[in-house]
Formats: sequence, structure tokens, C-alpha cells
Amino acid sequence: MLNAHTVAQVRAAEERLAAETGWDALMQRAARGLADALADVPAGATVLVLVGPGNNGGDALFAATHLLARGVRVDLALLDPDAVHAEGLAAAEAAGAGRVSSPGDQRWCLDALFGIGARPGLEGRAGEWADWTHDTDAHVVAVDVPSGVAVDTGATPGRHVRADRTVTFGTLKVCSIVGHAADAGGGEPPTLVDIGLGPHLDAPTVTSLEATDAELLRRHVPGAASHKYARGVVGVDAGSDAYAGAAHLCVAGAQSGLAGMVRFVGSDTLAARVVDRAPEVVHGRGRVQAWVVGPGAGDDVADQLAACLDDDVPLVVDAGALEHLPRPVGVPALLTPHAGELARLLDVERETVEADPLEHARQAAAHWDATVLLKGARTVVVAPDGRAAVNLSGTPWLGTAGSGDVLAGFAASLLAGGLDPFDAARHAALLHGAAGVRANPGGPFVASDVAAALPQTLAAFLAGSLEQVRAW
Ligand SMILES: NC(=O)C1=CN([C@@H]2O[C@H](COP(=O)(O)OP(=O)(O)OC[C@H]3O[C@@H](n4cnc5c(N)ncnc54)[C@H](O)[C@@H]3O)[C@@H](O)[C@H]2O)[C@@H](O)CC1
Repeated sequence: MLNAHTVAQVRAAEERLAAETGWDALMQRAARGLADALADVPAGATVLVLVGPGNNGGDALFAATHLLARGVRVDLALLDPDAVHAEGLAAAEAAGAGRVSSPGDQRWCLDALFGIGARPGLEGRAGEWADWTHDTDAHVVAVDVPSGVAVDTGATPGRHVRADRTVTFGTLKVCSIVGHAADAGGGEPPTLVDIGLGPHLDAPTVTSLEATDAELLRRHVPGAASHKYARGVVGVDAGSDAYAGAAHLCVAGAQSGLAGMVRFVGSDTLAARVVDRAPEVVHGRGRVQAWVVGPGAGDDVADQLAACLDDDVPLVVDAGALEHLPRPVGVPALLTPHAGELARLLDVERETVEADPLEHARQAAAHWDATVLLKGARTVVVAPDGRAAVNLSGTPWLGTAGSGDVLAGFAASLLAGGLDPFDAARHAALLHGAAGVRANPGGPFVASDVAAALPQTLAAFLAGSLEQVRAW
């Protein structure tokens, strides 16, 4: 599990740790860890350090002393020579670092302009140097966070550094894994330097499941005495004359999770087609432990949603059904909009949602008192109690028609199997993304292939042998 904390949480934990160790020790640990994380910089290479006014600059200046000690050359570009970590500068210069007035043709760069003390959006010289990081061929490493991003949301409302990777201290920050800021930091989760913060940290604000996090799901697999009803039944109300395929795909997702049986409700014609392709499916109403409604729905989607809600069991609400949600939903619910759908629900622009996905998912979760899974390159999941997760599995090839129908069905199968909406959502997102990677690593596939890959992906996850979940 990856854990990310807010600035306030990090500051509070640092206070507690520093009361034991003193502040200098923290910076020295950070500096040593940063230098160690730069082990790939060869002796003789020159590292440009962009040095800002705060402790973030101090970290990099002390790290420079370690780099210099192993034969790496260091150029310091001081944002403001009158506002710089004085001891750090003295140490770096005593160890042999030189000063430059601006970035040049160095092949390596450390972005230590601003850390968690940054206001988002850089201006003046900091803005110009940030722009340089977007254009340079140099390998840019962000120190703690890429300078200029919104650390607690992952938004990038102004000019900011673009790094190839990030080395972060103590714990991940929200911007390390959420939103456009995560791309600005290099895309992959940062290298984490342990400075001893762990015991002093509160519960994380955002988490991310990894391939090795199967403990919870293992508690929900069928036991020896289990049978199809004990495993849970999923009701699928999906598809229409216009979107018959959505019924197949949603059913295929629902058949690939924990549930022991799928019921399909829909027109006789559609049901006949579904049962033709998936003979295990039972047509017609009956007891279910979870519903999924909305994928590929037609004009009567409001009535379909109302009928599902009448059953008083957990449900997944997708696509067209989202527009008809009562407030609050009234049963444990998982809403699965993409950014455009959430924008319509919240009456804002799509770009506004994409710029700050976590905040908008939070708003919707509070508004409908439901868990929200906001689909995207980094799918965000927020529960009404405030728990938040981001999904980092998947591949860009998952942007394919019907992929969301499979996800909705699969999530409903996990709901029917006993997971709460938040856990169902984050496991569904992880495994759906991983199934895409498994379906055809590095190449195209269709949504049916994702559904076909899900059972094996789930088995590998449970067995602890799921390796590659991400191919961005
Ligand atoms: N506090 C600690 O215990 C530790 C802190 N560490 C480092 O310290 C960093 C935090 O240091 P600071 O609190 O000094 O914060 P920063 O180093 O992020 O800098 C804050 C300073 O920059 C200015 N500033 C912020 N945003 C600006 C903007 N957009 N344009 C212009 N000026 C801006 C602020 O007014 C303030 O003077 C962490 O990210 C980490 O790198 C590490 O040394 C580990 C220990």
C-alpha cells in the first residue's frame, strides 16, 4: 500500500520527530537519502541544483556535499542569494560547488526550488527556471515534490517544474500520486527516503493499493462450504437496443469477480442475446446482494434505477443512471462517473474536474453520501466518510469502448461478495487496470479482452504472483 499525507500531517509528524532528534538530524537524513537515491549520477557528471529559499533548498545543498565527495560536480543556481539555507550553502561551497546564474547545458538537474512550503504556481525567475525543466534534455529530479504544484490536491494551477522522477522524504505527499502533479513528478510514485517519520504520522489522507495488497480480498474468497448464493448474486440492469454490447460487457465483468451468480434484467430480446453468450446468466428478477445499473442504458433508466433502489441492497450506478440519483442515495452506493459525467453532475466544466479530481470526487461523495470512483488515468476513489484512494494500475490502451461497462460489472461483483463500496471500488480499479496490462502488454485490446483477463488477474492477485499492474 502506498500512503500519502497532507502538508499539515507531515509538518505535525516532523515536529514530533524533531522533538526527539533535533531538526538538523532530519535534514541530514533527507540529504543523505537524496544523495543515495542519485547513485546513478556518474562521477565527473555535472549536476545543476536549482536552490530555493527554504529547507527544500537546504536538503539539496547538503546532498550536494555527498555528491561532490564521490566525484560529481555541482553547479548551484540560487534563486535569491539573499534568501538561501546559509549552512547548506556554506557546506556545499566548502565541498567544491560553484555558482551559476541560470540553467545551462548540464545533463542532470535537482529541483530544490520549493518543497512542501510552496504556494502553487511559480512566477518570475522561478517560473522561467520551471519552464526550462519542461524543455531541457537534462534528467530532472524533483526534491520532495516538483516545485510549484499544489501539494495537497495534486492540481497544477500555474507554472511548475516537470521532473523525470521525484525523491520524497518521510512519506508520499498527495501530489506524489494524484492528478497532473503526479505526472509533473515523473509519473511513477517517488523514491521514498525514510527519515524516521513513520511512527509519528497520522492515518494517510490518500492510499493506493499495490499488487501485493491482497490480504483484504483473501478474506472474501469462497470457503469450502460456500455455494453460489453464499458467494453473492449480482443483478445487472444494463444495455438497451442501442447499446446491446454494454449488457454483454457488464455481465462479463460481473461474472469475473467474487459473486456466484449473475441475474440479468432487461428486455426479453436482450436477455436472450445475453444468455446466448453467457449461459450461466439467469434472466429475471430475484434476490440479489448487489445491483449494477446504467451501462448502455436507454430511455427508461430512471425507472431502472428506482427499481434497483427499491431492493435496498448495495449498488453500482454508472453512465446514464447517474443523472437520476436521489440525494442522498439511501443505500450503500458506488458511483462510477468519468470526468465528463461528474462535471455534468456538479455543473462545472470537464476541465475543472480533470484539474482537481480529488476535490470533485470529494464533493460528489459528500453530496450523494455515496462512494465515488472517478475514472481517469489515475482513477480516484472517495468514500463519504472521507477515505480516499488513487489507482495507479493500468495502461493507456484501457481507453477503449466498453471498458467502463466491464469495470462497473466487476465492481458490483465485489460488492455482492461482501466488500463495502470503497473497498470494492479500489480493488475493482486495481484489478481492472492490471487486467488491461495482462490482456496485451504494450498493445491494443478490446473491453472483452479485459473481462477475459480479469479472472486470471484476480487469481494471480490472491496468489501473490501478480507482478506487472502498470504500463504507462
Ligand atoms: N521540516 C522538516 O523537518 C524537514 C523538511 N525538509 C524539507 O523542507 C521542505 C519544506 O521546507 P520549507 O518549509 O522551508 O518550505 P520550502 O522549502 O518549500 O520553501 C518555503 C519558502 O518559499 C516561499 N514560497 C513558497 N511558495 C512560493 C512561490 N510559489 N513563489 C515564491 N516563493 C514561494 C515561502 O514564502 C517560504 O519562504 C520539505 O519539502 C523538505 O524538502 C527535509 O529537510 C526533511 C525535514
